[in-house]
Amino acid sequence: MKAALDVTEQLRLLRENYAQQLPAKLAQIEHAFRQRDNMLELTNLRHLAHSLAGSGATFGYPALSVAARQLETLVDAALCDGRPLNPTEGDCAARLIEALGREARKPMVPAPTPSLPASNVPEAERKLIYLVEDDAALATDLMLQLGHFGYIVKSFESPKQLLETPVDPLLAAVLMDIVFPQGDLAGPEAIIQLSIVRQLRTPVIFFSSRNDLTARLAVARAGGAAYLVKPIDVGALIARLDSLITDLPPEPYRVLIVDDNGPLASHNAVTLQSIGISTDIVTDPMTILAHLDDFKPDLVLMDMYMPGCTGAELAAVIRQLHNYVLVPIVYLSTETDTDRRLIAMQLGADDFLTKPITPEHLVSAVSTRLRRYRVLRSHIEQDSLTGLLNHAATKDRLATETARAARQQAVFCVAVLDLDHFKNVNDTYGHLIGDGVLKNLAELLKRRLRRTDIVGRIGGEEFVVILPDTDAKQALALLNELRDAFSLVRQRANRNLTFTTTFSCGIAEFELGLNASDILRLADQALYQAKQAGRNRVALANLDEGKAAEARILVSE
Ligand SMILES: Nc1nc2c(ncn2[C@@H]2O[C@H](COP(=O)(O)OP(=O)(O)OP(=O)(O)O)[C@@H](O)[C@H]2O)c(=O)[nH]1
Repeated sequence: MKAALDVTEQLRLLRENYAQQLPAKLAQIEHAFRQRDNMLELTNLRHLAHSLAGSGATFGYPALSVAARQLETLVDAALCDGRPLNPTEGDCAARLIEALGREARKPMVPAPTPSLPASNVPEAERKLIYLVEDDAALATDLMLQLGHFGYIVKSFESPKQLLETPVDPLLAAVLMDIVFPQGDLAGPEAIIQLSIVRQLRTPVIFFSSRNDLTARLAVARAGGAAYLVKPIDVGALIARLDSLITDLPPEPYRVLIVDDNGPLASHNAVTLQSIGISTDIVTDPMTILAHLDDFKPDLVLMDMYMPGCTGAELAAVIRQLHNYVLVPIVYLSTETDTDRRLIAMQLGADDFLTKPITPEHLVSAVSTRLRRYRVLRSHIEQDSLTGLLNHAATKDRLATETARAARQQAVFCVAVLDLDHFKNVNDTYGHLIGDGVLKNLAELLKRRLRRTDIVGRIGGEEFVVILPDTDAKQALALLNELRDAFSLVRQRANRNLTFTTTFSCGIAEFELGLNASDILRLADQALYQAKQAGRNRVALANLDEGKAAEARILVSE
């Protein structure tokens, strides 16, 4: 709690300082402008304008950023020719400096109050990012925004400071500004040095208010993985980080081995485990349904002849289950009779492997099918805009989770999230920007929840989160943290305009006797209560009172 409050307080002070220091910065600009015939002062003028252009919009002075950027471009053109400003340029610069003064006197757009950047993601899975930015206020703001998405950010105020620090082995990416007081390309130059001196191999994302070919070339030469132009669109930055940081171990493939011969099943299990496949063994075919629900296999490897029922009959049963219509079923049998093999395949299996099988052959045959199944499943189950589970897949997972919880007497919660006044977002900023908001919420949920949590988009602006082994109290705390975090994410409408938006949420906790539709309906009712109570809040369905009771009201506007 303390660390988050410190950041909050620090940010508030920095914003105040920024506003307080603006007159002094403008005085420096005016001074440099008066001395503009001195080329050193003209260079200084460009740097001062550059600095204002990069930071103004972030701190509630968007128009100031625009004017500063124009001033920087104007001065830059003269400096590139190695000459002072001509009289026309001088007049134009004077008008821009007047505009800077006017904009600086306008009130700053107040910042939202940040909250504890808590996360459901285990500390070990949170990613460490280095941020190198000389503008302290901008750096703190970026740290806070990335914190909302579950990143841990270590900040450096200069490339020199970064070069002097040993690279943390857990470092996932570097965010590097380009222009520093030490030089207009000091950022990329430091990265080249770092890759030689410290063998830096992690991806580097550069960002700058510069958008010219010289800067872009320098970044390319430094091996930059991406180039973002200030002001930074946090959604775009997160998307780049996520696509670059792919070292999260992929979810292991799961193979269910059905064989009444225990030792043989174990042998095959060990063979598959040796390449990282996770396995579960069923020696009594009559217990297969529970194994399917608990283990959720990506492939079933099945003996043909077992006591109680044949593999072919079991394959037919598996195909009756909606969730397992697609899962590959591969027979592993001594059966060599082609006719009997064909009949067995017609009942729903995909392949036939002959016992005895070499470990290499088993691994190769199973891996190919597993890979193809995962790709196929992701195409069928994914929502194309957000990459989350789509409506049908979310409902399937909810049904599976409900069955599992009923069987194991386990606890879990379902949360339904709905963006507030989203129509206004679309109407004000356009559908594309609305899509960006949906993606940002999806990204936040993906990053801040555990891998075992299930997240889906079930409607235009409606999301479902399934939280296994989580009771109502924990779910309430978590969703309130997510709600707080999302309300602080700056959504970018265009280069100079950002806005924030919120969601409302209803939560229902599983109880014995409820089915998947009941839980979803209860969570929906709670969501309705949250909307009725004023939005930007989380409500918990109260089964005892037979109605949704509001659990906590927090409006952060
Ligand atoms: N950009 C975008 N908008 C969508 C998408 N799907 C649905 N919407 C919009 O979501 C909005 C939903 O509006 P409403 O149901 O009136 O809800 P709301 O404005 O969020 O109001 P409350 O939920 O009552 O706070 C509509 O404007 C839809 O066009 C989508 O995929 N992308």
